[in-house]
Order: sequence, then structure tokens, then C-alpha cells
Amino acid sequence: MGSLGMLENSTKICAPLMSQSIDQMVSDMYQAKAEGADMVEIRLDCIKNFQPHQDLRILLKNKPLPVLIVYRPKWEGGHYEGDEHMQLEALNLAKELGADYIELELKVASDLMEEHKLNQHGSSKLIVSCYLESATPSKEDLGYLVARMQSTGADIIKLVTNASNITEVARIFHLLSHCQMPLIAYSIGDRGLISQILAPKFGGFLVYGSIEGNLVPGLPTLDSLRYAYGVEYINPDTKVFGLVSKPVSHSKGPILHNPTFRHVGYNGLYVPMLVDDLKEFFRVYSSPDFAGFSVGIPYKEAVIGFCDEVHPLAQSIGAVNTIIRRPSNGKLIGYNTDCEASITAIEDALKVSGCTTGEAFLPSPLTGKLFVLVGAGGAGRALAFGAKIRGARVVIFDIDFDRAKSLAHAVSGEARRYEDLTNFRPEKGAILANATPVGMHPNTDRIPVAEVTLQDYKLVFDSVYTPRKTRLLKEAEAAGAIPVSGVEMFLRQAIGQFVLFTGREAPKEFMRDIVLAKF
Ligand SMILES: O=C1C[C@@](O)(C(=O)O)C[C@@H](O)[C@@H]1O
Repeated sequence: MGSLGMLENSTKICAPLMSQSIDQMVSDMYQAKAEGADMVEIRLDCIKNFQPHQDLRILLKNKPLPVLIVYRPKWEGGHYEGDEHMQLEALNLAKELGADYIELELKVASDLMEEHKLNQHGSSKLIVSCYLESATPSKEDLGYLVARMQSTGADIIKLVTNASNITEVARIFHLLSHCQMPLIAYSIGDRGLISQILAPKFGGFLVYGSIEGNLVPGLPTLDSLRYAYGVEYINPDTKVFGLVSKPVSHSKGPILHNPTFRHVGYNGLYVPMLVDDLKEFFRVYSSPDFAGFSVGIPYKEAVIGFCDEVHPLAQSIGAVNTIIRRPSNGKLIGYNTDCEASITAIEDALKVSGCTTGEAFLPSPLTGKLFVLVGAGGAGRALAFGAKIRGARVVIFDIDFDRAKSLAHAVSGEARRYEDLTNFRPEKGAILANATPVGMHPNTDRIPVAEVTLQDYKLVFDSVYTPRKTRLLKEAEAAGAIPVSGVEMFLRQAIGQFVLFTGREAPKEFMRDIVLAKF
């Protein structure tokens, strides 16, 4: 990898292991090591018929990596139902047998403190933890809680919250960057994912990643931490680029952008951001650390209201899919890379298949063609404007007829009622473009038009990119049309974003290879 100027961080990657047998725990430790973990967390409370003396000896004698021992009681979300005394005995034994870290819940640690019973001898480090079922507390309350945890004599403190909104995760980042002692802090849930991935940027002590085949709900896998996010290369200077969308987990953006950043030695990180409230989001994530954004469904139109400047093409389309924070003044500038991406994907496919014969004098193989568009949302608007700019005649269908009419008006096209789509037969040689999510994973058996109408089209484009070949594209190919996958548009819009994000030329072939191998 191009490591130009990048510093590795000191955040450890830890695999939580929750198997029920000792043999399995031992083999999980080796698997975690092979998958790139720096340490493992062994959950004693998950082991069936746990025999402290015998089992801890086997586990700690066979450890290939530093071990954190956790014996989590039921009241803190674990499975241990015994008393504090037995819990403490097992943890002390683990210390004696060479555990590198042991974890105690705040309540237990506080009780022990009061009774002057917290045994701080030995070489294991003590992690005092607190799991909040609720949302992340205010900055002040977090401060008090951390002070209380510190006062137990912990070497490391660990705080876990349940994020109900991505904006509260910013309080975790604040805490991580201001805490004077080693801190593990993160939020669980889809909205909290960035707190885990970005822990190395803000100085977190460790980040959790689950081993393959043993997924822990709410945690990324070791493989995604290493490959998709490259967490070992993140440092305080890393520029963060977020995909602002809802839903967001379907996106393949991280597995394309992050390896590309690393390939060219650019210190950037691309993360999914599940956003509920755009206004709050841009108010809270306003620091230069958050250097730019991709914008996905359903925000491509609404986000214009939060940009300080909008590129003329994006302005006329009325949709933004890329935002850059201008380093000189922090202003947000909106762009649209979908338009060129989708139209050039269609044009190139027409050129490759020789559909331009006799039309070489035309500015584009789309000039003069009938362009039938289904869906007038953000992606549809980009396609409609692109087709119009190339001189195509645009016909638009949308479930919301007013939306279709307003887009048709903007591109001097024609709006048709959605009900008429089933029987709509275009002139021969027309282009069909689907800009609705119909057919997207997991509803892959769905198709936005009637199959019988497909034979009249020369080319069918689908903006859906999961799966690569949608049912619409399969049927179109069978009917003799040229299929163009949304993957091609996805790749090209990402190439456009790379240039805007980094100010550098994009390694196009490298990016295309990732798409071919991983999509
Ligand atoms: O439409 C898309 C797809 C996307 O939202 C994603 O899911 O990764 C990313 C956007 O930049 C792009 O315009």
C-alpha cells in the first residue's frame, strides 16, 4: 500500500469471542489472530459449565494474542448469574494466570472500592466498564460518569451507549479526544457504527471487530475493519468522507473508496452515515475533520438547502450527490457526479456495440433518440438532464405524476401517467432508464416495466447496482436490448467523487478492478 506520510495509530483491534466451549474458544483465538486481530476478548459468561481453574488455565496457556477476560453478569447484558464474590474470584485467578486485561463493571468496581477490596496487584490491566441502554448522555453527564469511573482506580475505562441518532455520536468523539486516560467508547446500533470505525482517529484504546462466521450484532467484522476501512492507517489527520443516506448499509462505497485512498496514499476514510435529520447533522458535523460527503437516497434534493454553493449543473438538475467542505472557509459546495456517470455509461455502451454507425456526425449517440425514464427522484433528475443535454427526447414516468410533470417541464420533455407504463410501447431504438429502486436487493424479483415492452428498446439502463444484473437487465438482454448495469454508473460517479474529494486524478483502472472483483 502507498503509505506516503501515514502514521499507524496505537488503537488495537480486538475480537470479542463468545463461544460456548473451551475448545472452540481456543480455536477462535487463532482464527482472530489469522484475521488480523491484535487482541481478543474472552467472554467467560458464554462458556457452558465454566470451571474456572481448569478452563482459565487452558485458555491462558494457549493464547496466541493478548487476552481481555470478561465475566459479564446478566444485569449488564451478559449471561453470568452467580454472585459478585465468585465473579471476582474468577477474574483474580485470570490475573494470576496471565490475563493481559480484565474487565469489571462500574457498579462492581465501585462496591469493591468502598470495601477497599479492589486488588490492583499483578500485571493485568483493569478495565472498568459501563453499558448504557439509553442514548448517549450530554457532554456534562458523560464527564461526570467518566470521573466516577476513573475514581475506581481503573487503568482503562470503557463506555458503551446505544445511539438513537448519529448526531449524539459526536459526543463520543469529543470524549475520546479529551479524555486524559486510555478510553474505549463507542455507540452500538446502525447509527453508532462510525464511532467504532473512527475510534483510531480520535484516540480510542481499541476497536472491536467480529471474526468471520461468528458475527456479533452491531459490530463490524475484522475483515471489514482491515479491508474496507483500513483502520490501522487511520490517524488524527485522517480526513473523513461520509455517505449521508437512509438506508445506508447497502452501499458499496466504503469498499471502493477506502482501498482507492490507500492505493494512492491519500489519508482519507469513507464511512456510511445513517442520517435522520439533515439540519442537525450538518450543524453537528461541521468541523474540517469531516471534509466531504456523498449523498444517497432520499436526500439528494433536500441537501441542496444545506450547501453554501451549488455547481451550476447540480443546481439545474436540482440534485446533489457530492459535497466538499472548502478548506479555506469551511463552506459546503454541492456537485452532481451522477449525471455524467450515467449518461457516459449509456453512450459508451452504444458506441461499443456500434450503434452509432451512420450517426458519427452527431454530438452523442443519444442525440435525437427517445429516452424513456422511470423515476423522477434524484437519480432520475440527473439522467433526464444528461439526456436532454445530449439532445435526446425525454419521456418521464413517476408514481407521483406531479413530480414527473415538473421534471418533464425542466427538460422540455413529456410526462406520462405511471399506470400507462405497463402498455407503453416506444418507437424502435429507444433507450429505457430505470431510476427507481425497483429490483434492488432484497426485492430482486421485481421489475419496473412489463417484459413484453422490452423488445422495442435498443438499450436498457438500470441505476440499481445491487444486484449487478437486475431482473430488468436480464429480461432486456433476452429481448435483444443492450443491458447497462448501475454498477457502471456507480463506478463512474465514484471516480468523479474521488477527484473532488482529493483534488487528484483518479486511478480509474484500479477502481474498475475493485468493482469487477468485489461487486
Ligand atoms: O447514488 C449513489 C449511490 C450512493 O448513494 C451509494 O449508495 O453508495 C453514493 C452516491 O454518491 C451515488 O450518487
